[in-house]
Amino acid sequence: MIDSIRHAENLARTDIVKVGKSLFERGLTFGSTGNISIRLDEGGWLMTPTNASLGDLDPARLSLFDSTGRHIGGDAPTKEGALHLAMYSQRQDARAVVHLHSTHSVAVSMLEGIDPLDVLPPLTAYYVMRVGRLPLVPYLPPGDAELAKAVGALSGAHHAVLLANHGPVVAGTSLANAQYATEELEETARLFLLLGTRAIRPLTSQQVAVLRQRFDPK
Ligand SMILES: O=C(O)[C@@H](O)C(=O)COP(=O)(O)O
Ligand SMILES: [Zn+2]
Repeated sequence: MIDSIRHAENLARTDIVKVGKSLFERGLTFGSTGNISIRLDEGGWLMTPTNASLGDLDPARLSLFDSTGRHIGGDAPTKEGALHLAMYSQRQDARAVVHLHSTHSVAVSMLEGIDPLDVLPPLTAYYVMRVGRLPLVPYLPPGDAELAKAVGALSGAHHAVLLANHGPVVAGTSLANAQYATEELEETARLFLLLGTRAIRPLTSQQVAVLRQRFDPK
């Protein structure tokens, strides 16, 4: 029993390191920005340490939390630990949360005149399938308890949110799903900026409704 718990935790450690490296090496976050967490099947969480590069994580030094949200092992956790926990508290099916400083998503988060209830238009089916509606969280400093609260308040209805002048936070039913949704968000933000002032023909609300019926974007 204990062996299988340890085995599951070790797999989660390996997954975080692998995904962090992949995201970092493809330029989806920079320096020591971004953080990743996984909810462990047996209770508790693993999170990336604060000030660590996602490109160079040490599986043995990941921050370990118990099921009450207390830091019990590894390096000092990401300053966004409370934000991750706020998202999990509202989404029982969430197994992972990814936060990045992906450039195009951050750029969109600073645009004047975007709809704070749904930042990006439904440009492609895959965006609707993976991300869905994306609300903007008003700017608050990184690590601020109020930022965690604001994210928690939106998380029941949204698995993906965009922090103003900061970056995306995405929960998934697996780390792979959270990763894919974050990547899709970034590519859609890039497309949106690429289209610029051209007249856009996004999917119609009827087309979006069909996708929402068929695919649950989590
Ligand atoms: O933007 C920030 O400072 C954090 O949200 C972040 O991305 C990296 O912080 P740590 O995870 O505490 O290194
Ligand atoms: Zn950040």
